[in-house]
Amino acid sequence: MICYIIKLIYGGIFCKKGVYDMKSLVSASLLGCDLADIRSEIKNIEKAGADWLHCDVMDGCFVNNISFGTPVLKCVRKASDLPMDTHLMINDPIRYIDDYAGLGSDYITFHLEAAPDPQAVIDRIHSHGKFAGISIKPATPVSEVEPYLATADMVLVMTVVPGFGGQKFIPATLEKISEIRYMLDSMGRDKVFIEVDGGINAETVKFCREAGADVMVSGSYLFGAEDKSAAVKSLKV
Ligand SMILES: O=C(CO)[C@@H](O)[C@H](O)COP(=O)(O)O
Repeated sequence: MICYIIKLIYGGIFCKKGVYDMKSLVSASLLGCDLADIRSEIKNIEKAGADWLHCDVMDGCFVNNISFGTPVLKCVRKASDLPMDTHLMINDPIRYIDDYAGLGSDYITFHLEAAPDPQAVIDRIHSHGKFAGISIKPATPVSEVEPYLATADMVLVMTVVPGFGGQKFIPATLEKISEIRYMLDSMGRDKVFIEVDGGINAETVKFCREAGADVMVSGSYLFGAEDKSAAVKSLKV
């Protein structure tokens, strides 16, 4: 808890305080990299200017895919000092919060649809001094996330159906971003991040930014780019 309060006070890259007027942050999704060469992929994307490392944990139940879990994230933590943005696509996420906090995640995001008691998950993340993100799938109404906007540090709006990289951006999700930004502003919670994830590239990023998003997750676009610095720059709109 003390660590959490210190981060809130001092802000910096972890917290929106002081960076509200900055360009959007880029969180590089490691699902899109060559996992057999993850250390050099991380170094390259770090050098290219990515702000965070986005780590997609999938359990094969909440989503139809299995990606990686704690052993891989421990190695990621050792390979980089960038903030670790852990995205849990798993059922009943509270079971694993201690593990993902313990290995050094900075943000831990879970799915509203997967958590029987979302507030308990947020509280558990905060008890470790970590930032709590709550995510919704494209089909989930914004009204369902509203009760948690008072305590979450980030809202992740999925712009594709979660489970796989390389999908096409769903334009209907833009309205959700605007609605959430409006709700947060009305509550005076303008320092809460809105993150978007899925099909983010140099084109779709502009729409997301206009709608009010400030953290852009990108996998296939970033890791597939010849010039990674230019690709990162194109997302910092
Ligand atoms: O969470 C997910 C997919 O469920 C993402 O983080 C993807 O990894 C994004 O990949 P691209 O759409 O950018 O290729």
